[in-house]
Parts: sequence; C-alpha cells; structure tokens
Amino acid sequence: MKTIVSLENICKGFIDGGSFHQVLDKVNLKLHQGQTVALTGPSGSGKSTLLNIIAGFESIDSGDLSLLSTNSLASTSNWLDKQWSQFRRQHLGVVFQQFNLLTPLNVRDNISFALSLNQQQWNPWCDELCQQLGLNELLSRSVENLSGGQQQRVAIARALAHKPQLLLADEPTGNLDEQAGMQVMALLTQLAKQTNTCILMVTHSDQCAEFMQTRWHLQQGQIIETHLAQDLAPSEASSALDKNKTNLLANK
Ligand SMILES: Nc1ncnc2c1ncn2[C@@H]1O[C@H](COP(=O)(O)OP(=O)(O)OP(=O)(O)O)[C@@H](O)[C@H]1O
Repeated sequence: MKTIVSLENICKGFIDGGSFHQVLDKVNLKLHQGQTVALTGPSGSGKSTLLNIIAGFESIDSGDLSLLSTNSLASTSNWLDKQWSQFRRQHLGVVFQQFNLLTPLNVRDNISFALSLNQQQWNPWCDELCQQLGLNELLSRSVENLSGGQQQRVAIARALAHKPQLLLADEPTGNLDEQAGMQVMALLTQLAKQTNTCILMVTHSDQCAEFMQTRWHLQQGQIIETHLAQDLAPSEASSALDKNKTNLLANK
C-alpha cells in the first residue's frame, strides 16, 4: 500500500504563560492510501495540532514530515508557501467542526469553488456526491440558511469533490446530534472508500471512531495504535461495517 504521509520523530511544543509545553514528543507514524484512522485522546493532548502540522498550517520543532506529492513521498522541510498551497489544493480535503463554508454563496458554488482552484469544473462525480449526500434539492440554496447537518454534508461534498488522497477531519460531527452524526459518518466513510481517500479523523466519540479501521490514541505526546475493524477477519470486518452503516442509512 502506498504511503502518503510519514512523520518521523516529530516534536512540537508551545510557549505559553512563560513556560514551554511539549505537545508532540518524537511522534512516528505513517498513513497509507485508503486507510481510515480515528485520532482520539484527552482534551489538549495535541490532536488538532497534529492535523494542523500535516496540513502545513503549523510548523514543527524537529523531525521530518513527508507527503506524497507528484507521485513520490517528499520531505516538506524545504517547502515554501507555494508548494504547501499546491499540495492542499490538489491532494487534501478538510472537514472541520466550523464548516468554513463561503456564506455568500449557494451550495453548488461552494462545491464548484473548491474545484475551480484545481482548474476543474462540475463533473459526474459531483452529481454523485450530491445525490448520495442528499444535496440535490439544496444546490441553489444559500449555505448560511441551511441547518447544521445540511451544512456538514456540503462541507463533505466540498472536501471530496476533487477526489483528494487525504481527508483531514476535526470532529466533523461535533455540532450534530447523535443520529445525524452517525449518518454523516456513514456517508463520509462510504464516499471516501469510493475514491480510495485516506481519512484521519479527530473524534471524542467511540461510536464515530468505530467507523474507522484503526485508532490512534494520543496521550502525553505519544501515539498508541489499536485496530478497530481490522481486528476482525476482512470479510467479517466489512460485513460488520456495512451492517452498521446500512442500519444508520435506513434511519436517514
Ligand atoms: N498556538 C498555540 N499557542 C499556545 N499553545 C497552543 C497553541 N495551539 C495549541 N496549543 C496548546 O497545545 C495543546 C494541544 O492543543 P490541541 O488543540 O492540539 O489539543 P486537542 O487534543 O485537539 O484538544 P481538544 O480535544 O480539546 O480539541 C494545548 O495545551 C493547547 O493549549
């Protein structure tokens, strides 16, 4: 399986209140194409910091971050803003708790805008995304007037429209009630599977984490890995996941 993200001995800390707080302490990890990972851990353990580092929004103190760009895994140590922007535009999708939608625009234009950054236009995959996410009736609606669950589905469509190799999601269901949250999780994992997109998702919810194959638990600067669906034989894992998702989608 192709490695798309590699962190080697990553250290990151912040100076706050006059003292230094080590948040990540020699973290090593690899993410592979199509892999799905839930990132859990206590509040303040550094989950968002880790996502921000992988997206290039936060610098590292030491270690090396390599990302798959133009077909090879390359160290980002010498990347300038231009290379980071290009990576984010072409290969990355993000779904954060605050949806960060473009509020003056309607649903269709929010999704089209993300595509236009890659010189792409609306295509059959967008139709499929909108159909599966139940957005077809909402395409001309202004995003600011949509409900939280509807906005969340727009944010997912926007993040997956350009078929990114990596989706970073920070508590993507944090603003939704439990049932809506589970529906969003079911759709998110189903759509990402269709494009072989790797997901790294921060969550405080065990139920959301169960949609992912693997769990990384971040505590005291270190990551402990446990397997979720992969603990089962492949056929059992996929049928358990499919059953879970089918039940949730049936309740939609
Ligand atoms: N820019 C910053 N300046 C100073 N400290 C920061 C900064 N960003 C994060 N921190 C600190 O780093 C630690 C990790 O923060 P982070 O937001 O990554 O945690 P988290 O695990 O995502 O937390 P939560 O689950 O509560 O969202 C916290 O102690 C936080 O206060």
